[in-house]
Amino acid sequence: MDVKFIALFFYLFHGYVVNLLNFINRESEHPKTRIIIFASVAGISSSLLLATINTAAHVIAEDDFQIQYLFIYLICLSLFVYAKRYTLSQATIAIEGMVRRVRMRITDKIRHTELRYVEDTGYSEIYNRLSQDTITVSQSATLLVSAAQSAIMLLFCLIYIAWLSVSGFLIIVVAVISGIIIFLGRQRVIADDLQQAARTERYFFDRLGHLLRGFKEVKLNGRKSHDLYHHLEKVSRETEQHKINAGLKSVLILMFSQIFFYTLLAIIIFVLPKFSPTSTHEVIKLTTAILFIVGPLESIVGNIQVYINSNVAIGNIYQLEATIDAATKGIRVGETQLAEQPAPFERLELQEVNFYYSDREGKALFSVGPINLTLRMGEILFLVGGNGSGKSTLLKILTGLYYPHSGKILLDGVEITQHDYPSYRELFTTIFTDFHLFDRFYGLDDVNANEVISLIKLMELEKKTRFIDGHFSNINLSTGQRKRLAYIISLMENKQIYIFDEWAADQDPEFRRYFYEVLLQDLRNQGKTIIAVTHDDHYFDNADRVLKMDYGQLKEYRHVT
Ligand SMILES: Nc1ncnc2c1ncn2[C@@H]1O[C@H](COP(=O)(O)OP(=O)(O)OP(=O)(O)O)[C@@H](O)[C@H]1O
Repeated sequence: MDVKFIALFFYLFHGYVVNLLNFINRESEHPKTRIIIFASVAGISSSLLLATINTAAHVIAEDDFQIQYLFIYLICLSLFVYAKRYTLSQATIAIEGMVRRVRMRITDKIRHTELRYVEDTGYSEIYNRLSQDTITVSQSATLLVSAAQSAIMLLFCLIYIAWLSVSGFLIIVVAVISGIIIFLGRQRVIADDLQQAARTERYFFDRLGHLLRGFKEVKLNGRKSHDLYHHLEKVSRETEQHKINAGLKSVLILMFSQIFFYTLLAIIIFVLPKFSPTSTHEVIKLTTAILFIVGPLESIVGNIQVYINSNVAIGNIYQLEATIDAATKGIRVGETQLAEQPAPFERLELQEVNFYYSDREGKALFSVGPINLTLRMGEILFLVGGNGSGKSTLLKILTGLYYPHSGKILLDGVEITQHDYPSYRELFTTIFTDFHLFDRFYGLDDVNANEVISLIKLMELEKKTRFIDGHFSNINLSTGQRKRLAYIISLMENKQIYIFDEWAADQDPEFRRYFYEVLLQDLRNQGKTIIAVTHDDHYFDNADRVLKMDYGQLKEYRHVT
């Protein structure tokens, strides 16, 4: 057979499974040998079943029924059933284990990666890779194992066919390989349509998200609603068209595979005996063998789309992991050790600190610095500045969420190195403007429920939420209320430095006053250090210092004596 022909076959097929094979090699902790042995037993026993059926049918045709064939048949069948069941169940356990390990390994890497990476990559990109793609791999597990087992069965059936008739074997092999190549070629065209359909479908759901998230705006504006709906309809029709194209091509492929088998049977029955000395019995046995391999062949070739999807999904997952690895270089993951709590500090300094955001080409977009700031324990510092002046960015640098591109952070005169960052970050508890509210105290073991309940009362949230069984009964609150709940969590975390990014902006006047005049002073009396971004100039007297951010530069705004 032409070597190029075989190379083309492997090239075409290898592309569909390369990531899958890589995945199995890298991730499997399960004993693969035993699964392979049992899969082979299932394959051999099913081809023995075929041989037994053929031989027994031949014997019966000559009116010579022999009971031993029934026993051999039953033994082969039992072996087949047991081995197939074992292979499928063990392989399912192995694949689910692999999926769990990969998911948890990447989740662990994500929690060790940097905020800049998550911001740049985007939440939905990371989320989709870890949710949709791992689900795709897990859902296709059984089909994939079944196909692998069918491949083994096919191999043994082909050996049996070769034993029956070498010329019959050659015809079948050449026909099957040509059929698969034609099939794969057509499948690629369908895959293009399906990819386009998936792209437009994602776009449709993205637009649908706009309808749901922008529901208020859409509800209030009939024209906006009409326009958005028509846009959705257009995208939906495009998706439909791509899916119809793929569907129509699939029908052709289905017809092709059926015609292919009938043609193959016709060649064996009508053509083979003309060119090669073949007995009637051999023709019948070959025909039975072809009918026997139809199922396994369909299972292997018919699930090509599943391999493609899993292969792409695994490729995506590994690509995500590679980008995380690149972003976390030098940082060890998988460690169970928690960062050490830092000792009480006296002085925290930023010296000549510079930081900039850059675009994908590395071009600087917005820069902060050089920043020189000394923060003393027990100090209340207010930070003011216009929109986009860099206040939140400065707080992210200060809290260790961003690494400075140059300059130093010193804690009591000792420079914080990259290695010290996990422990350094433990100095802070933060409520950023885009904070996330957890419904329980992750990271706090012995939460004093009575203390939480009295803080809920103090924050006037007792009618809104309760603290039961270690979690808050309700976190669907107004923005101001959510911030008050976040404040309770911050207090319970009991860190040395409190960061409030426009916390008071959503509070009513009473609470706002209470925040500046009572809560912050109480914290200071406990020796806590506070940095609050604020625009409430009537309360500036409550701070020790007011600093201003202006186009990324930090300036003294007002020194309160
Ligand atoms: N993740 C990011 N990637 C790129 N640029 C960013 C990012 N976050 C902020 N910026 C840019 O950095 C600048 C400073 O943003 P920052 O959020 O620090 O300002 P701010 O003073 O806190 O503003 P505001 O008062 O509106 O909250 C802005 O021009 C903003 O567009």
